[in-house]
Amino acid sequence: MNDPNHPTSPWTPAGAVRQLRDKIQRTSSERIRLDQATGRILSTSLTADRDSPAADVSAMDGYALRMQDLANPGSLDVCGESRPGHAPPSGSSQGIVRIFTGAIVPSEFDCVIRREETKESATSITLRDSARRAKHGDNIRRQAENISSGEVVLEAGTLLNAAAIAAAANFGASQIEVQKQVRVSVIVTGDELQPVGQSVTPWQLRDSNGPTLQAMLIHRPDVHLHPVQRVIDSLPNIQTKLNQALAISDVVVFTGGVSMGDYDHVPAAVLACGGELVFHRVPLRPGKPILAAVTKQGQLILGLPGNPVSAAVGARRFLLPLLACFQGAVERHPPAIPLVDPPSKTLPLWWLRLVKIDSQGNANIVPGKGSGDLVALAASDGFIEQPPEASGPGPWTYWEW
Ligand SMILES: Nc1nc2c(c(=O)[nH]1)N[C@H]1C(S)=C(S)[C@@H](COP(=O)(O)OP(=O)(O)OC[C@H]3O[C@@H](n4cnc5c(N)ncnc54)[C@H](O)[C@@H]3O)O[C@H]1N2
Ligand code: MOO
Repeated sequence: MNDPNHPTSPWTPAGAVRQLRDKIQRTSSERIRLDQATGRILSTSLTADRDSPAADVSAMDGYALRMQDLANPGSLDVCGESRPGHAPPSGSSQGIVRIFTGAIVPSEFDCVIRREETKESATSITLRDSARRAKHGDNIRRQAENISSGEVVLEAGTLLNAAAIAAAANFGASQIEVQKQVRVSVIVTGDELQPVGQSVTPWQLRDSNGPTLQAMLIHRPDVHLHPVQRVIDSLPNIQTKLNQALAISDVVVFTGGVSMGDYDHVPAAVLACGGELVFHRVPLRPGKPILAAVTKQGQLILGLPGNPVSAAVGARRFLLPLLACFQGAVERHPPAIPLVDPPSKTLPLWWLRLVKIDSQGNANIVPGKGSGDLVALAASDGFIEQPPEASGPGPWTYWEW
């Protein structure tokens, strides 16, 4: 293990995620119904089962014409109709065809004229002047112009969002091969913690990290979240909870108990379960004492510092990208955005600074009192990531909650 505490530590947030990505065990795959696949990660690339479009089709409501019809100053006889959902007319050797958006353009026609560029009667039309400038192929979507049968539509690792689902449906994937959900356990540690509904003495605290992590994970279709657990600061109790969680999880997340205090037992519990410590401390603020280990089976154990801002930032910066890695998801780079009124102060650490996004889409620092300041956390939309000794307007990588 490198020493991330050393002033010239090569550890960066991205580097720390990469180290873990290469050690964790990917989830296996399963076949599920397309209507249950939203938000899941595709595990096998999806190919087109037919050309798109399947034939030459009209992009407009109008009339299918031959090029020589454009020069005809008189009326053109309408001898048939092509509608979506109906086989196209055959043998329209004379005359033109009334056509509707999405209908097949019979092969003898060269272009489609929009109906507003014609004067129409029940059985014939005449062309307005604008129509006469039409070119070969106008308003025709050619067979296979989007993709040919057998070509890859969606790569393995694609997030099945609404756009990807549209393509999957179009190409007939009523069942789809996705990565299994990542099973996550969250264990919050601390003698001082009480559940939200309980009364609290001055030496006690309501657990907010449990609800924070639950809020980040509960609605994710690619995650199976076990009920959040609380445990007191006792090594045997933490060890027992960790072993129970490892029996049913791909990821175990702790909050609290990772620092230097006499009652910070998470590092010892992680070592006792045989986990390989990958890092303990990354040069960042907040959240420096963060810990990560992997088991022999490639499960991840992540120890987030107990301070609420540190826990939230650590979960967003490390846990969420790693959940994607568990599923071989295509990497999604967060955007970089400018910082308004950048303060001149710098830190010799990676600085993850709470920001609010203004109406221009720029970041504004949310003033706060440090990693215990839940009020500042609640006022933020996310945080920007500044490298050691960096200052100025950026743009800086932005992590949204
Ligand atoms: N001697 C040193 N002390 C500390 C160091 C250090 O380097 N040397 N690092 C500090 C930093 S930075 C952080 S961050 C904290 C992290 O410590 P722990 O992970 O051990 O967290 P705890 O001590 O258990 O708790 C810290 C703080 O957060 C509150 N907390 C804990 N859990 C929750 C929860 N679920 N919901 C709300 N609040 C929670 C806890 O009551 C404490 O106030 O260590 C510093 N110390
Ligand atoms: O790194 Mo700690 O998270 O500053 O309070």
